[in-house]
Amino acid sequence: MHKKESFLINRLKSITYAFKGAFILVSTEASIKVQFFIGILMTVAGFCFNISPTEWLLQIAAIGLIMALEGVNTAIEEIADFVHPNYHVKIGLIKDISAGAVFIFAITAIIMGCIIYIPKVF
Ligand SMILES: Nc1ncnc2c1ncn2[C@@H]1O[C@H](COP(=O)(O)OP(=O)(O)OP(=O)(O)O)[C@@H](O)[C@H]1O
Repeated sequence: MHKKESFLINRLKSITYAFKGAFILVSTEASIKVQFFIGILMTVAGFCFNISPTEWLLQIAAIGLIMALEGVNTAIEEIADFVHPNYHVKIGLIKDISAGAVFIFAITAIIMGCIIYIPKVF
């Protein structure tokens, strides 16, 4: 019988798989690369404008969330293409809804950025 691996080994394996997934996203997905670049720019801006610890927390949360959402969107697109590689109106709807969810948070993140930086710039 297959020996059951310890809880710790299983957790370590899961972290390795997740790390691999994150690397695939950052190195291959154009949308994630763009978000990653914007995240770096916003981090530089954070230092330049000396934002407060609370503003840092909100900014880091926004950068992390938008990249995570882009990752989930990519996974949904991959599943959609795998289960139905040909054109289908339902696949189009699924992809549009998934992209729409990312868009909603992108708008939220832009508003957060405006609230943090507009008073510092003007
Ligand atoms: N198989 C399909 N059937 C119907 N419509 C599709 C299909 N594939 C894509 N679409 C339509 O084209 C749009 C773009 O799909 P696509 O998979 O190219 O995503 P994308 O926005 O280019 O993603 P990314 O650039 O993040 O990889 C979808 O939102 C959907 O409206």
